[in-house]
Amino acid sequence: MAQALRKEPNIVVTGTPGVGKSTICEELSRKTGLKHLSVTELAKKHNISTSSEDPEDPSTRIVDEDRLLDVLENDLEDGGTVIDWHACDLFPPRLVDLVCVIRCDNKILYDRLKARSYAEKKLQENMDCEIMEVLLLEARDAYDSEIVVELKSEKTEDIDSNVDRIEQWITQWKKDHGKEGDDVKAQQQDGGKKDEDDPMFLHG
Ligand SMILES: Nc1ncnc2c1ncn2[C@@H]1O[C@H](COP(=O)(O)OP(=O)(O)O)[C@@H](O)[C@H]1O
Repeated sequence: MAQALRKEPNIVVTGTPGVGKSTICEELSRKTGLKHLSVTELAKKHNISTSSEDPEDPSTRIVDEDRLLDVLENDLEDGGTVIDWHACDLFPPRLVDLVCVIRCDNKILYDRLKARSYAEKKLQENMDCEIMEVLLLEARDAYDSEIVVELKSEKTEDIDSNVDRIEQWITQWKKDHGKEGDDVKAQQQDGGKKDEDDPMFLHG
């Protein structure tokens, strides 16, 4: 019952570069006080990334995932983090309560990546990643499908609606885990039935 010991959940926000992860994480952190852990920033701070060996793409950094987990593990054990990274399956399922896969229309993503002046090869790789739903499949492979949620972030108003939805989920999570797991046990005795009022409940 490691999950029940955390007073606040850990949320992974993942997706192809440019889909809007950091934007959502920053807003979510500002509104909820959860700690925004940007893997890009952590990798810089702890010097745990190296340049890509691809001479056409030296700006891409390869993060040492074992060292990243060493750096993150204490924070994750304590809960209350929003992890912002374009991969997700390295985070141990026992420490992850919700995985939000941010998605974006291809045309919009292309324009966002172009605005970042990505080299054509890198831009195309990221477009392919989004078209092939790589992060969504990775999330569904690595975690219980009930905790994986796909969120569109294309228009400005999507930012607020996604953050609101995650906030509601956090409120519910805290209610469910508020009495040192008593409610979780009750839920389990209830056969783990999903509450249809749960803001992350996926209908149909
Ligand atoms: N819902 C949205 N509507 C409009 N622009 C957005 C939205 N989400 C993100 N953006 C913009 O898209 C760009 C990439 O967003 P960012 O959060 O940095 O993506 P990521 O962290 O996934 O790489 C930024 O310029 C950001 O302002």
